[in-house]
Amino acid sequence: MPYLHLFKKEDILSLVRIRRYETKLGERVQTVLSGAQFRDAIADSDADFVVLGIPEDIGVKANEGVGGTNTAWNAFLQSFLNIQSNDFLDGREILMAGYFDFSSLVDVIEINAFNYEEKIDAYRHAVNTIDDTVEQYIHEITQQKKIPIIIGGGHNNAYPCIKGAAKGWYKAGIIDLPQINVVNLDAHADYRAMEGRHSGNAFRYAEEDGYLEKYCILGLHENYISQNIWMDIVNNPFIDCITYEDIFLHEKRSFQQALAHAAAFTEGGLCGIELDVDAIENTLSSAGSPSGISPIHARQYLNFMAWNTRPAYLHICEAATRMEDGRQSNTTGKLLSYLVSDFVKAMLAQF
Ligand SMILES: N=CN[C@@H](CCC(=O)O)C(=O)O
Repeated sequence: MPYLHLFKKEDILSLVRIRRYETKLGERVQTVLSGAQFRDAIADSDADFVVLGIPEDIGVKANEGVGGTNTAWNAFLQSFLNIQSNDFLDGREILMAGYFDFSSLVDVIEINAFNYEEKIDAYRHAVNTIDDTVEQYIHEITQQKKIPIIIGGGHNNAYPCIKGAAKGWYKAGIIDLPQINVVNLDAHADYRAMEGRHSGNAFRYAEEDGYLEKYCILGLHENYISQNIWMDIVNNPFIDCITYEDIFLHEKRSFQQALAHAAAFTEGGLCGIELDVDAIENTLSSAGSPSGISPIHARQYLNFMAWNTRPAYLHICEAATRMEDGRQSNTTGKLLSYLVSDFVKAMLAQF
């Protein structure tokens, strides 16, 4: 398994701005003991949450999008590890496991692909390697009854999260079939055709392969759903969707009512919690938008889902601090760290 880099305590501490009379989360989080195998490290840790980074934009490029989603992970780490450790969140409950480095795949593609079509094909092929790799680790974590928190990366990684969690929670005896439900707060359905793996079709592949049972999309933008996929969604009793326009423009239901509806739809099984940052207004991401939910809506969503579903995993994706077209943002990392800490606090309040 050459793609995963496990954190040592000193890796984490090197990112913490140590200050007298204060304790930061990075000084409290758990790391993998030196030389330990991943499986043993997870088993030996009493942390309830395992954080993994997938700093890649291969899936976005495979979807013909602009690269840059590989930049959010480091910014998240810098912010998250410098949160104050206090009565609200100590940090010991979290194992900072490590991150995947798939840059060798990119190098091979960029050197060898002959033209644009060949490049897209090669990127789609590379996503299969990411899928297989990520799935194994999510499987290991959930089999040990711990909740993976995955910071992407493109939304392609929903597929290995769903597949790995379905298999792992099943092996752990928590669910009767290797199948989970998912709620996804997203401007897009990511239910595109099975045309080769990319960031726009994770949920289609997960459903076709039998790992995704019920799927609820919250905040879908009417302008970015193709008619054929819309028909697939409305004709599928296992998929439900509340558009952004129905909540914020037509005011058919409030945001809170939409959250409650999504939680009720996915009731009865474990539920993967997905947040695509492109749903958040003016936030740098692969498909960022001037119209969308605000950061507090995203925080309310994660808090609500932590309280009102049985989370199988948390996956936050598509964020960036620097896009390949030159756009930059220095607030992405802090936003991601608010989101993760909100989810963890809400879960811990129930343990
Ligand atoms: N994960 C995002 N998927 C979107 C991207 C849209 C865009 O790049 O504008 C999709 O495939 O529809």
